[in-house]
Amino acid sequence: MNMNRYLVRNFSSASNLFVNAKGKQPVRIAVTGASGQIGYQLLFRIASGSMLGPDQPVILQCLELPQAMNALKGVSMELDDCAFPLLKGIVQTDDPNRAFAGADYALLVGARPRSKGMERGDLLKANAEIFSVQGKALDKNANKDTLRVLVVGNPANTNALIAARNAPSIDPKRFSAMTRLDHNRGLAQLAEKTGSSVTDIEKFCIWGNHSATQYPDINFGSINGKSLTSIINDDEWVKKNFIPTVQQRGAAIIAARGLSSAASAASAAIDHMRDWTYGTNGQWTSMAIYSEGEYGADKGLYFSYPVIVSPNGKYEIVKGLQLDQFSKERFEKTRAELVEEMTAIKELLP
Ligand SMILES: NC(=O)c1ccc[n+]([C@@H]2O[C@H](COP(=O)([O-])OP(=O)(O)OC[C@H]3O[C@@H](n4cnc5c(N)ncnc54)[C@H](O)[C@@H]3O)[C@@H](O)[C@H]2O)c1
Ligand SMILES: O=C(O)C[C@H](O)C(=O)O
Repeated sequence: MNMNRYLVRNFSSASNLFVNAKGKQPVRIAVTGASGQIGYQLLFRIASGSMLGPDQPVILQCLELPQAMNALKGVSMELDDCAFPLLKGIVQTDDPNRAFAGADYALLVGARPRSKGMERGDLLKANAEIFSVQGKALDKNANKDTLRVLVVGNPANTNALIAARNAPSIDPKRFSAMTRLDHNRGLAQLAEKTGSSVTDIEKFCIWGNHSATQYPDINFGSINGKSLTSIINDDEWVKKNFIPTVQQRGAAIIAARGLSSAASAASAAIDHMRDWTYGTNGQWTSMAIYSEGEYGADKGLYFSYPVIVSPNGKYEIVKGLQLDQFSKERFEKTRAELVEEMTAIKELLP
């Protein structure tokens, strides 16, 4: 195992080392849907330093619906009771303008989750309004020089598009949608299949939409320099088992739990923001980001690509990959779905 990478990625190994916490200014982290299932996992991990490290103080700016303000008060009381050394303030509000005031980070989680039997398409219109309002509020209030936005609420890619389009004075590259959970799900399946550790698997990625059309691609993957396809050597498993398992994992969790994934989603959001801030140590990860048309996705879509993040927090799409015929077909399917989603809400785009 690459120990350097392990240390960079596992802040909890230094969780008792708050030695530098006095040196840095707090950053402002807005979290919407703060008292929901994911919010309840996320806030505590952010406040403990899992996201930005043991020397970065944070102020949590929590947004909820008016009817959930009492629940948010309870969550805030629990945050107080943890006596987190890094937590320098908690804002509780139902006003997006307050929640996003001076925000350096915004995790847009609040949305209606998909319930059993409900299609993601049904969620499009219900959620589009929320993300128009929040895009406008970000545009007016956030810290445009530092802001990083992660949309978790579904349909995440299209919600990111709506939020970004409603924030014309913010660089669209500061918005992203979460496919890190899909990426992590893929790593876990591959580690199990190959009897390796998740940290041994390199150059795996998710293309496209955070939905059942996403394409988890192992064709460039390797373990200790040996190609994943040759290690697995089972094309049928890849096509009939691995890809559908990753694509359908969200639905499988809903079927099993009666609720959508929450702890794993919060964990992926932490991974996404941490890596976007501190870099991926040369490794690939997956982020749904503003497309300039790379690999033939339509310019302006929020499309999941393999990316490498440099230590200064700049992400770059991995370039020059040759997709085979099967991959091209999968790519096209998820691209077409994202175009369809965009078309369905186009009257809401400014
Ligand atoms: N991208 C991913 O990988 C991924 C993974 C899991 C879940 N999700 C999505 O994340 C979202 C949240 O899931 P959850 O399980 O936490 O749901 P939840 O219903 O438990 O919590 C959502 C919270 O958002 C709040 N909310 C709703 N509208 C809001 C608004 N306009 N402003 C502020 N708060 C608002 C609700 O009051 C609620 O407390 C869902 O859309 C779910 O489908 C995405
Ligand atoms: O699939 C869903 O609707 C929930 C979530 O996006 C997930 O991937 O777990």
